[in-house]
Amino acid sequence: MAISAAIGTPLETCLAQAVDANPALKDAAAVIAAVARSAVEISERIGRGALGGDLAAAGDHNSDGDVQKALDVIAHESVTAALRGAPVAEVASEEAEEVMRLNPDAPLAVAIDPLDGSSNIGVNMAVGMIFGIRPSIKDPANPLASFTTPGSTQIAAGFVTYGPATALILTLGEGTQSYVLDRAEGTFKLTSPAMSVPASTKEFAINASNARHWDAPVKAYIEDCQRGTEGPRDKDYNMRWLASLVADIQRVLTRGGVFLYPGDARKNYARGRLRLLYEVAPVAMLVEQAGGAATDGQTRILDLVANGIHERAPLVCGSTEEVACVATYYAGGKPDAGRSPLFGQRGLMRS
Ligand SMILES: O=P(O)(O)OC[C@H]1O[C@](O)(COP(=O)(O)O)[C@@H](O)[C@@H]1O
Ligand SMILES: [Mg+2]
Ligand SMILES: [Mg+2]
Repeated sequence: MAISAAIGTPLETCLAQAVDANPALKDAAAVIAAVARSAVEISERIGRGALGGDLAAAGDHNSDGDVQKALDVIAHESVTAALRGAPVAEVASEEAEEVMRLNPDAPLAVAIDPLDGSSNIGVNMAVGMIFGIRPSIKDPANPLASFTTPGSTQIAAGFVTYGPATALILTLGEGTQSYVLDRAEGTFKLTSPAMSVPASTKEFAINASNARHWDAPVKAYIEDCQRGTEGPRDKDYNMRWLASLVADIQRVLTRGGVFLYPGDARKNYARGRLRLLYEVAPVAMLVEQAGGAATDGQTRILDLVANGIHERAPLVCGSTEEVACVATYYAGGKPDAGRSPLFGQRGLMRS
């Protein structure tokens, strides 16, 4: 349901209101409350910076081959401990090779990135946590059954940004809300009952250091953005890249923009870098619920089905007009400056 509470209403009250309106959300609300408790703990830990120890200390490698930093492991342990006390049967975590079995008879499954934006640990930049909540499917023949359904089966999704403020961005399937942690009370409070992504934008986010590895549609799209008013887009673009998905997406949800992590020619990057279950699908649900769009270039993200819990997927999401434009490039097209309303009246004369 859409949240109708006043700004400043505590998360617990908003969740209770949602459950009153739709009792089927009771278990998901309990999971969100558990995730939020872990987020308060991790927020405090991050807020102490180096006073709390070396959170960037390198440890083992995770399932994707990334070196785990101390905070990756601390966050994984905190959130999985919290989820043990919630109605969760299975967890797919970035920091665990296999599906973790918690409470076998419980109704829900959770995909989680306990610490997103790990390259920003230890340098006082924004990091976060991402989660998607799905029904647990009890199929003895398929131990991954709960996670091998389309993203559209997610009941709820959210992420936490540990930035200058600690924010929780949440959807229960009807609208996207934002909350901010009131540090004095240790409680998340509602700051926006209905986030809304503007349909058009002049801001793109991509790791431009990979330009030489991109495929032709992405190269052409970014080059045309960079040509600004001298190119077919007929507007000057700005670029932002925080290397922290949660922070980049919070910006897109707040003021619009397009975020791209496409597949590229590097080894193991054919499907990009981001993982479908615990990064791409939750973000796609949040962006769609805020009126934006999310695609892998060809297919709506929420229609994609993972074959393994750490499977990757390209992500293009944000302002609807811009995402549609990127899809045009993927389809082999180019903006037709003279005819498309997307590309400006004067484009033909200028290019
Ligand atoms: O270093 P790159 O290639 O720019 O990738 C940055 C992206 O990788 C991520 O850090 C991946 O998430 P993890 O830190 O959870 O592995 C995203 O937050 C971010 O958008
Ligand atoms: Mg991540
Ligand atoms: Mg991570």
